[in-house]
Amino acid sequence: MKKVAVLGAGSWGTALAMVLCDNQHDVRLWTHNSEQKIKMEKDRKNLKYLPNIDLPDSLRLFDDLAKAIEDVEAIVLVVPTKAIRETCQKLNKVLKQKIPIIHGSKGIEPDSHFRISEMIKEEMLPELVDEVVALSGPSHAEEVSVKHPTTLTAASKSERNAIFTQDLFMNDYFRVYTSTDIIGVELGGALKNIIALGAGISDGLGYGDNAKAALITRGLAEITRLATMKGANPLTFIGLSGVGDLIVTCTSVHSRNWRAGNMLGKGLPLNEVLDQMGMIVEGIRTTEAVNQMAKQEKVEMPITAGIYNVIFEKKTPKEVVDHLMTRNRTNEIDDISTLLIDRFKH
Ligand SMILES: NC(=O)C1=CN([C@@H]2O[C@H](COP(=O)(O)OP(=O)(O)OC[C@H]3O[C@@H](n4cnc5c(N)ncnc54)[C@H](OP(=O)(O)O)[C@@H]3O)[C@@H](O)[C@H]2O)C=CC1
Ligand SMILES: O=C(CO)COP(=O)(O)O
Repeated sequence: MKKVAVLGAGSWGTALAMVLCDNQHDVRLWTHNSEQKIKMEKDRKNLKYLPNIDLPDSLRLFDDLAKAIEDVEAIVLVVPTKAIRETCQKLNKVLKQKIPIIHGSKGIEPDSHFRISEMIKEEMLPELVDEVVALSGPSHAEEVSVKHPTTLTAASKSERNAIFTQDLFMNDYFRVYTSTDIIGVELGGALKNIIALGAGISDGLGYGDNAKAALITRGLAEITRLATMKGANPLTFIGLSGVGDLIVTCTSVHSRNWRAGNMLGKGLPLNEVLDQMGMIVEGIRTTEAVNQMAKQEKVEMPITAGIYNVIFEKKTPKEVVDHLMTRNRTNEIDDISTLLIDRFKH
């Protein structure tokens, strides 16, 4: 039994805290929102983010970060990407010793182009953090919270920290693999949200399975192209954080990114879409970040560029689809295989 603090009481933080409670750990769930803490304590539910689920009796709720992390042996950070730096700054003031930091967030920061673990390492005092673990894979909170079989990857440059995370979370409905390719796992988890927005747009336009399969497959090609350039192992993308997370996010009504894309495809303006969602849609900021990265790295990412044009340049989804379909003819695998051959030569 370990003492663990989960920081972030949205749908994913709550679902991960429930898994840890099932594994008999002493779990504290922290929210930055005092009203939410009082409400969750009274209802023993998280009515805003996971309304149909009863919280385990053993789960303790906190709005005081210092109390939440007192004596804990691990921290699970599950706030939206835009809140990662702020939460790390708060942790610097109250954390007393170095303990494993595991994160479950999926995003890339615009301008810095940092992955979550890079933001954590930049923001936290060096004496408080070693190798961060990313816990990522095809996993909707709605399904994990009702104990449907789910598989994820715990990735860290430190194999020891990855195995620690596997031990902490793994049970008969939550299977955790380990990996040392944190670059690939974080990029796969974040970039699939862009493609999920595209899949939602495609469904919103009334297109069918052919279009969605094309988006998933060609989306995977451009994710692999950029990620390999950034140092990821290309094999990660035929795994849970690549094709796995693309499938789950592009084909499920649980996905907020798919749902937001679907509304955009039906013609709703972005501000109305975000108002209606009321939950984090990570793909929007990640599209901005990855469109910048692709230009900087000179990597061709036509689907990402198209989604950027719909969201930020007011192009219609139909214009973007026409553009994607009439691009210069090309060979399906030449571009990726060249990258892979180059990588394995070194
Ligand atoms: N939901 C899922 O199935 C999965 C989500 N993820 C990832 O997990 C991360 C969190 O997403 P998720 O839980 O779904 O998001 P939700 O939209 O369900 O909840 C977001 C939570 O973050 C809180 N929050 C907002 N701003 C801050 C802040 N500045 N400091 C602390 N907390 C803050 C919100 O509080 P408030 O209500 O006060 O705004 C809310 O509790 C994302 O990166 C997402 O991609 C990964 C895998 C699965
Ligand atoms: O990352 C997820 C599933 O693996 C959740 O995706 P959404 O943020 O689109 O809901």
